[in-house]
This record gives sequence, structure tokens and C-alpha cells, in this order.
Amino acid sequence: MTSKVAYCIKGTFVHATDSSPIEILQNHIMGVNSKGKIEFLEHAREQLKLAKKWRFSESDIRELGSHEFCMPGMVDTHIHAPQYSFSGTALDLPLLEWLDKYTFPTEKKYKEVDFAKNIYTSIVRRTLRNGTTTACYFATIYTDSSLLLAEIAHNYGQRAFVGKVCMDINNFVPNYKETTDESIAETERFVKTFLERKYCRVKPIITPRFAVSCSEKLLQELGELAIIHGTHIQSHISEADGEINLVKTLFPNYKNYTDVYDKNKLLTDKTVMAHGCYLSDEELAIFRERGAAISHCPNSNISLCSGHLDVRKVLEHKVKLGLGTDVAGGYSPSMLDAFRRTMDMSKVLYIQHELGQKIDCSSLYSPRGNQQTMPASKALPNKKEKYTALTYKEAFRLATLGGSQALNIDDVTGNFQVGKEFDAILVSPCVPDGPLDVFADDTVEDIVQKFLYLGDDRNIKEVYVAGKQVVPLPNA
Ligand SMILES: O=c1[nH]c(=O)c2nc[nH]c2[nH]1
Ligand SMILES: [Zn+2]
Repeated sequence: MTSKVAYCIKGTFVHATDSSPIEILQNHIMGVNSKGKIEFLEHAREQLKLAKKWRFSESDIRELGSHEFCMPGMVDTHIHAPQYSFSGTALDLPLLEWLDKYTFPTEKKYKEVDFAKNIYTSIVRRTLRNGTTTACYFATIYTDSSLLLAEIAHNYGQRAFVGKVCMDINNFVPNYKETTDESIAETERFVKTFLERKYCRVKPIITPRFAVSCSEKLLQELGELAIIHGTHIQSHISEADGEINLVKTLFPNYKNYTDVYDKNKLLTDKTVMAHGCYLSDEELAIFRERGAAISHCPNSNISLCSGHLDVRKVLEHKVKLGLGTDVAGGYSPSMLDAFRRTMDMSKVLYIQHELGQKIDCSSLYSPRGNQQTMPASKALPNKKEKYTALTYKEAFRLATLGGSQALNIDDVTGNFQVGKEFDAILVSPCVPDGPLDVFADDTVEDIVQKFLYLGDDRNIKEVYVAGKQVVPLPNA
């Protein structure tokens, strides 16, 4: 082709927009230009016109197979790369004990760059294969191995933020902490070295671990560094009650947990805070004002018995929200799992609100076996207010566009709007011995929903970041 269009794809495209949580575009053609950006996305009835305008011929079009579709790559807004080595284990303790017993001793091993290389390569490969086109990573306190994670993500073509973790307080695991001065100096070295490497799609992110492991001076200096370098910021907030009580003790002069970050200039429109389970309305209002985002990590919240985030409340406060796997508090590196846990958690909240308080349980198991069905609004005449569980479409939007908004990169990625970079997965629902079945009367929407609930990496045939194919992966 001699046109601006590098390649065309014809078939079904599924994405979220601001006005619609899922838009399904059947029989469409997308043109991707040589910069990896979406040049056009139009109905195939316009094919002749498009071919003339963009100077491509029929043989230049890649036609998707039956039931196949493209959807935006998923955005993991919170994941700890070094913790991947123990994911799927060590989920028997609450947060603070879990950090001391499993997490800090593991992260300490990443001082060795060779040790880090193996696991960092595995997590980048694993997440890409599962359709994560953007990942926002925590690394460890070690600058050199954290830079290596950035290099690996870049080499595999993943879009990523990578943070060298900062912590000058840790009373439990000897040597897994820095002095305040070291933490600041090493963060500066990390950011400067990183930026000199001029990766297009991998960026540094300032990463105070959480208020519990950072002195006030460190938080202050990191806030300043983020301003100086214009970088993103990530941390944890209001995840579990033990942590929140500790923050109250450690920072008695602040109004609340949010205030600790806010007063130290760490709450900006480039900030993403993981969890936020116990944030008050007042704190959510500050998030909204600052344009700061929350990463919802339901697998982790359940696995560590931390709490739950009321996603509906966050959305009503118009706070930016994405989903995160939070490996390894969350045991799965797949964003499809984050989607599913988001749905489960929302339905648990629905059950608590709508059924738990008011229902007369005797009617559920009456002698005649009459079953109460959802929604139970008629059975709850005294109910004060209705709680609306998330729809699967809303959770799809959070896993894609929502994540890109949370990371403030929605001008570049997150959906198939013309002009954005083509970050996408090609889903093939019918693969031999695959995890789901498609039947004759399934609609396209049914098939998309089946993939979201039942699919896995066997269905993710190809992955693209900025127009470049990154899955299938090169051999390790
Ligand atoms: O889920 C979590 N994982 C962590 O590694 C961590 N550190 C502080 N707070 C945390 N929460
Ligand atoms: Zn985390």
C-alpha cells in the first residue's frame, strides 16, 4: 500500500465510549496508519469509498473469522511485578502481616538483577498474553532492577508505567527499606535514567509504597519530584482497617488518609491510588477535585479480607476509576479475572443492600419451595433506597476506557476512537478445546459476554500495542 494506512481489519469491533459502555460495530473496516494510530473506523458498506480515499485494495484487508472480534486491550491500573513469583499462594493473612511475612522478604530478593530478570520477564509475558496492553507496575526499592522491568516491558512492546518503590519505614524486615535521603536520591536517579532512555510507551511513576511506610519528609519530597519531572504518581490508600488505624497514629495532624497525600502534593490528575475501600464521601470529593483516580482491585480485597470498594458510589462521585489485578494480593494476573471479581463484588453489595437487611428469610425457604428471585424490590416495601449493581458492560468499560482515564492516557488509548493508538486484542471465541462454547442462537453481544465471563488467553489470538503485534509472543 502506498497510502497513509498501513493495514486494514474488517469485522466486528467492540469498545466503550463515554456515552455507551459497550458499542458493538459489526461489519466495519478499521484502517491503522504507519504510526499505529486508528485512521478510520467505518461501516464496510463504505468500503469502495474508503479504498479510494485511503488507497488500499481488497487484498490489503485482513478479514476476521466467524465470531471473532477486536476489543481494546485491557488496562491493569495496579500490579506488583515482583510479587508475581508468589501469586496464587500466601493468602492466609491480613494486609500488614501479609506484607511482613511474605511480601517484603520476597521483594528483598530483587536486589539481584538476574533474579529479577526471570520473574519480570514472566509477568510481562503473562500479562500481555492475557490481553493487558497497559500495565501500571510497582517494582521494588531497588533502582537497577526496577529499570530492568521498564526495559523488559519496552522490549516486549507493552505500554507501561513502572515505579521504583519508596519506603523509609519498615520495622519488620531488616534492610528492606531505605534512608529518607537514599529514597529521594534513588528516585531521582531512577526517573532521570528512565527518561534518558526515551521509551515511547513506558514511563516512570513516582511510587511511595503507602503512608505507613513513608515518613512525612519522604512524602513531601516525592510530591516535589513529581512536580519537577511532571510524572505520574501511584500508591495505596484506605485498603484495610489495620492500615488506616496506623495512618491515624502516624499522621495525627492530618484530617484523614487522603489529606496525608493531598497536603504532600501527591494527589494530582496523574495519580492513581489502589483500593480506597474505606474512603469517606469527603475524601472522594477531594479525589474528584484533584482529578485523582482509584484502582479497584477486588481479587486482592477479597483474598486479603481487606474490605470492599463501593464502585457505584465512586462512579456517582465522578472519580476516575480503573481496575487492577494487584498481583499478588490478588492471585490472578488476568484482567478478565479483575472484570469478574468486579461483577461478583458489586452483586454482593447488591445482595447486602437489597436483600440482606429486610428480607424475611422464612419466605425464601417456604414449605412449598417458593424461591425469591432477584430483584426483590417488591419483597422489600420498606426499602430506603435502591442500589444498582454494576452491569457487565460498565465493568467492561472500567477494564478498558476507565483504566486509560484513570492513568490519564485516554487521549492515546482505551477505545477505538479515530486518532488513538491501536491497542487491541483479537478475540477468537471458538478455539479447539477452548473454555467456552458458542451456539447457533448466540448474538454477538452474547459472545462478547461469554468471552468476558468464560474466556481466557486461549481465546486471545493476537494482541496489538500502538498498531504493532506483540502476541503471539516471541520465544522466551
Ligand atoms: O495490596 C497491597 N499490596 C502491597 O504490596 C502493599 N503495600 C502497601 N499496601 C499494599 N497493599
Ligand atoms: Zn498493591
